[in-house]
Amino acid sequence: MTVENDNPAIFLDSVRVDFGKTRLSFTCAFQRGEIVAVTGASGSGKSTLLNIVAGFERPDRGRVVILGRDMTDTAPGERPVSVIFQDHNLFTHLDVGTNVGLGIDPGLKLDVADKARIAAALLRVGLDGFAKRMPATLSGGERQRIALARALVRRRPILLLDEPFAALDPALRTGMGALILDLRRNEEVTILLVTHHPEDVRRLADSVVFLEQGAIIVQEPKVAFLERAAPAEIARFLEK
Ligand SMILES: Nc1ncnc2c1ncn2[C@@H]1O[C@H](COP(=O)(O)OP(=O)(O)OP(=O)(O)O)[C@@H](O)[C@H]1O
Repeated sequence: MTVENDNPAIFLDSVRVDFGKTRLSFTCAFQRGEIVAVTGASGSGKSTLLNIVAGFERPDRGRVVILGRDMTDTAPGERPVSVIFQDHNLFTHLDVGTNVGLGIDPGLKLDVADKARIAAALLRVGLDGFAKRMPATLSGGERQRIALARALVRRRPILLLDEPFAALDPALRTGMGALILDLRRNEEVTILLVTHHPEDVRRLADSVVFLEQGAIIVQEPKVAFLERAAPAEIARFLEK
């Protein structure tokens, strides 16, 4: 495969993960600045794909190349990657400002300029004035926006979102989606978004990866994906 020469943001080169009898294999490349919807049935391997990019899961075979560097053996914290999960993104004993500050310095040695960055990130996600609030006092949507604010101050070129909207009502989904589009537009972040919702594909994605039983069965631009009437799994997903 010649994708490495194209200098993609992420290149999974013949990656294999074996969980006992369950085997997952991925070869794919994602271009810089694109939003990729990662979808497929429950158990098809979406979270595992993200975990491989983040470094939480180590492949049994193959290479993980990020921004042109082989990072197969690089620890998660050393990768140019931020991750937002469905939930449990915040430290409950720390206030909102401190949670965001962890994105700048995990040791929390924050100067005046850092505090200004935290305030700017909170403003950007629509939570100006929330710095002293504790996570337990926030709604699910607010917590997800705080997690996004932390990703914003980290300024990593790759953002992985594992069903970040799952707990949100439709209005909040729309709001988070707008923030993500804004992030990609202004900072050219490459975003992998795990979702079960065709609506997220239509509204947010540039391209789509569809997984089945641990393998990528389709990777293509959104426009082509949305026109599909086959295979049946994809037609079902698109509610055709
Ligand atoms: N640590 C693990 N040990 C054993 N099996 C695992 C492990 N992690 C994942 N699996 C298995 O690998 C397969 C893919 O799991 P994964 O969580 O990646 O799927 P998914 O598409 O994200 O599912 P969902 O939509 O339900 O979150 C599943 O069969 C799962 O049971």
